[in-house]
Amino acid sequence: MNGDESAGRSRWRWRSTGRQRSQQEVILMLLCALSIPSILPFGIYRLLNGAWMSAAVDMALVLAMSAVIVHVWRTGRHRVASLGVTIFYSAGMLATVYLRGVSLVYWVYPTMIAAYFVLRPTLALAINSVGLLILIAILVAQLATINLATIIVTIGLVNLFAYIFAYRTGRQNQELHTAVERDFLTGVGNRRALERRLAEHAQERRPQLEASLLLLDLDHFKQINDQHGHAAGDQVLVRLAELMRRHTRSSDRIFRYGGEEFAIIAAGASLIAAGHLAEGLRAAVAAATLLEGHPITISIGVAFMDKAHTPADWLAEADKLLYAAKQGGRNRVCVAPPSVHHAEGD
Ligand SMILES: Nc1nc2c(ncn2[C@@H]2O[C@H](COP(=O)(O)OP(=O)(O)OP(=O)(O)O)[C@@H](O)[C@H]2O)c(=O)[nH]1
Repeated sequence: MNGDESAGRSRWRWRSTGRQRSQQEVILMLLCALSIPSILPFGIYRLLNGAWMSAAVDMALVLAMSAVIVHVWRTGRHRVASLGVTIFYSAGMLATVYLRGVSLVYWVYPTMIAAYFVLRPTLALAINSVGLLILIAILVAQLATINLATIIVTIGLVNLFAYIFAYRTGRQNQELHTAVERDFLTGVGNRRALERRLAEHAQERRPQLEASLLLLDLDHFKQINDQHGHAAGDQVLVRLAELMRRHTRSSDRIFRYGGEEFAIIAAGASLIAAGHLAEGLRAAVAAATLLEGHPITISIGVAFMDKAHTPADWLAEADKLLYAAKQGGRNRVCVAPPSVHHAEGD
């Protein structure tokens, strides 16, 4: 098996079983899967009755939904697919009303609500508003004003309720997500956030987006707790996090990995650049006063987040280098030796 084959197979494994699927992916696939048995019987019925155009629309929808399920299942990419499904569905629904008449207007309601499940609320509202205008143009000549007005008002209300619900739920999810991934003491990302970021980088397909991983550990932190108390130890952790924020770029991400251990994902940093960053941090901590009357230092291990390896490998390598820095006398930085992959990027 050549290298490309093996990379392809591992990507397939990663996508299909190794990664937890996002909520949006699951909802999109579920929506498509549910729509197939809902539409297919009508398509078959219309086919048997010789309503070729309507049957063709139904069958096209069924085929498109099947293709989307396979695509999202294999690649995990759902954003463009969500937009495509919504536009395709809306167009199919409008074509059905145009071809079969107002009796099929009931399909408009579930179709428009579905848009709020897979798209941002404002985008769903915009697409549905355009759909409603086209629907009015189709029905205006066929219906009495009062009937058309009823349809417009009910569709408008359905969209209003769905928009408010989707907007509120989205905000709550965002707040929950932020809270779940934040370390309550220092305000930096927690271990869960670190693992998600590492997994995202492993899935990142653009090879030019390199990154390095720094693991930092306070030296002899137990002594600080023992001599000054746990509250003073906490204060040191908070001040260290602040210092790290000041000495990193906005694109770098800081996490609390364990008790007195932190991690930094240095975005766009080769090993050499990450080594400079680590050395700067080490020197800044040594020069700062994190606790009055008690000099504090840190040790750092620096690994390259090489696409040939996994997040667990990056963490293990950075941890090994951190251990080497501790063994080497603490207050020092150990950087991974440059491999062929790293050297190319440097
Ligand atoms: N104040 C405070 N201390 C913590 C927290 N989490 C872990 N610790 C303490 O961190 C200390 C870690 O001690 P060790 O693992 O022995 O490491 P160390 O003393 O820093 O020694 P080296 O890492 O070998 O330099 C323990 O005393 C923990 O109780 C925390 O949230 N707050």
